[in-house]
Amino acid sequence: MTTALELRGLAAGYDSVPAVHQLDLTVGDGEIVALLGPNGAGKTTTLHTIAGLLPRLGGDIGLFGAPLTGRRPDRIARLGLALVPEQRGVFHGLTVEQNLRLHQHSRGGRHLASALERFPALGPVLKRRAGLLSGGEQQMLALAGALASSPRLLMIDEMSHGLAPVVVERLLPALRTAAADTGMAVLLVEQHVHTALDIADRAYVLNRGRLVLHGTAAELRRDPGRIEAAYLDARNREPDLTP
Ligand SMILES: Nc1ncnc2c1ncn2[C@@H]1O[C@H](COP(=O)(O)OP(=O)(O)OP(=O)(O)O)[C@@H](O)[C@H]1O
Repeated sequence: MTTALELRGLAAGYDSVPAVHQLDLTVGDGEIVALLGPNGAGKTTTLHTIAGLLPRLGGDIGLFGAPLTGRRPDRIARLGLALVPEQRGVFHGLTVEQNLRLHQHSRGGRHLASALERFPALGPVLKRRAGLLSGGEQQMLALAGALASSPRLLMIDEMSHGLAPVVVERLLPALRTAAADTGMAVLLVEQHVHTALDIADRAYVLNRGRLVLHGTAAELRRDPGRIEAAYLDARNREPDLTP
């Protein structure tokens, strides 16, 4: 498996103050990797830094086998990276079809029809303004839009945000199939640990900006206690006073 994304000692944050420290992480082609952790752990900061929306404060980012140095977000996107942000990045005033065409043109992709095939529920609402769609339909549109640009690496921030579990369960298989069919790599930030481990091949857990756990989804599913411990904030633990 070749490596779509490789972070080595990544430091990321705001105004030169790191919120993510020394992060090592890889995502192989065709692999789905979950980035987990409690609120404020640094997950979104990590995605935004990879996408070039935040400056890197240290360490290295390798994308599709080449080091990423001083590239602009639009250039990074053209290399084959798509980001579905937490707020989904959907233009509410445009129709579903117009939203999809925008994404398609952003990287010259010709995959609108196949992106739509993965989300057939969008077919009947193509002429509807995106702002009138349900939360689940908007997330489908965001995913279909990202897929229409035929990315080599898709990063999704909180896919299940604001959605009923039943809606999320309908979206996940489409994502899994898209990754398997196209060899696309996926880095998935998710608050719902079980949702993420159901779909991912591997997972990393961040806590307060540091990597505290990494393993295959299968081994982490078998041992939920390790995930729980990784989520516990070290600040809240009693100090060990045994002599
Ligand atoms: N624009 C910002 N300016 C300064 N600090 C920020 C900014 N955005 C986030 N932070 C801080 O960076 C740290 C990491 O935040 P981040 O949003 O990456 O966490 P997260 O793991 O994505 O959490 P959540 O699930 O709550 O979105 C937090 O301490 C947060 O307060």
